[in-house]
Amino acid sequence: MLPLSSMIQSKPHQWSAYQFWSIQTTLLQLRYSAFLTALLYVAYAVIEYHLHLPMAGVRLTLHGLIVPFMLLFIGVCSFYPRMYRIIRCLLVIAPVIAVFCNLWVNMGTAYFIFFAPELYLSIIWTLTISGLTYRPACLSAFASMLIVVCAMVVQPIPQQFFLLHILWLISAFMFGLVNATVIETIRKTTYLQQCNLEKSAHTDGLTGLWNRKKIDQLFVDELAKTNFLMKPITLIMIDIDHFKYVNDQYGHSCGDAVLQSFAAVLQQNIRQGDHIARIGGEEFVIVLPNTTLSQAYGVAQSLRKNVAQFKFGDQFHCTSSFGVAEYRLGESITDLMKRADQALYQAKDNGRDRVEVAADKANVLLM
Ligand SMILES: Nc1nc2c(ncn2[C@@H]2O[C@H](COP(=O)(O)OP(=O)(O)OP(=O)(O)O)[C@@H](O)[C@H]2O)c(=O)[nH]1
Repeated sequence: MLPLSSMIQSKPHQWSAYQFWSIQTTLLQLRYSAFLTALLYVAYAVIEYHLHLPMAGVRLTLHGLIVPFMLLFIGVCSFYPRMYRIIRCLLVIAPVIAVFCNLWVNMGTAYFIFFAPELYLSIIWTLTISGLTYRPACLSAFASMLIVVCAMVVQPIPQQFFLLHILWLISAFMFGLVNATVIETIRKTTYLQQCNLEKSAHTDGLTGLWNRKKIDQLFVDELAKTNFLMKPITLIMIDIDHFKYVNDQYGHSCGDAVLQSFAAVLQQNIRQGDHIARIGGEEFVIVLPNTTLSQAYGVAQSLRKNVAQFKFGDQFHCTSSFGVAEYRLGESITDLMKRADQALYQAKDNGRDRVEVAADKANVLLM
């Protein structure tokens, strides 16, 4: 089985959709963690101030103003998803700055040990709490680790504590990394499951075409564009002729195979922007945006010929009947389908293997 990331990355469209979905889900986490952390830093600054430590002014400015302000800014920006890039940059930089400042004011002093937990916590926070996605979180945590190690080279801590400090540091990074990996895996699995659920809720299990619910939705979407651009939109209803005979003669499973091949023939012969669905047993519908009635009539005729020429299961031919209708302003998809259906029944009545157009101006146009 492919790893989750390659499953997502193998489809560039799905990858960018995943990133978009991921941002939506992390924004809330990011907001709460930013506000809470800002609050904790203010408390930190107050406690530190009362300890009367050297560089008190620097500490107060850093922990009471700069870091909380940065976090509050991130929290507020999280209400505006288009600022995500800025938020992400700040979130990557903020913990590194916090670690750097901690080392700057405490390294080499006797109370360094009391401030070291902030370093470990900062690494875990970056990897698991911040709301950053996997890669930027790892980058930021690794940068923090590197700064701590470099600081220990420049200003060595007592030999007996060195190993202990390294142990806590690596532990913080490793636990954070494990958690970040788990979070990322859960996120990707959830996304893929959601995609699969959405797909199965909208597709016909036998043919893989859209189902009635989805075609209704696609029609409404196309209608919004069509109305805006004042373009025509047409609908074709299709029904396989004497399909009951196929089932009776060759069996139900052969009937299923015919439905699948029939769907494939239709799908291969429509344009990319057209939408096709199976809406009943052997009934199909195609929505054709930006298509006039006469153009749709031409499409239906060409589909009819393609179907008639196709040899199903290398054994027999099938014919099909078509009803075409153009959308009228203010009409619902149900009404449009009803008119296309009437044209389809007309095609059946007139001997099958035919295309008929819904009444009114269309007939004049095509005669
Ligand atoms: N194999 C198979 N058969 C189906 C499926 N859904 C519906 N049917 C069958 O499709 C047949 C439709 O028969 P009718 O509605 O009488 O239509 P027809 O025989 O195609 O006749 P006309 O439409 O009048 O040309 C019935 O026998 C249904 O059992 C399906 O998913 N698989």
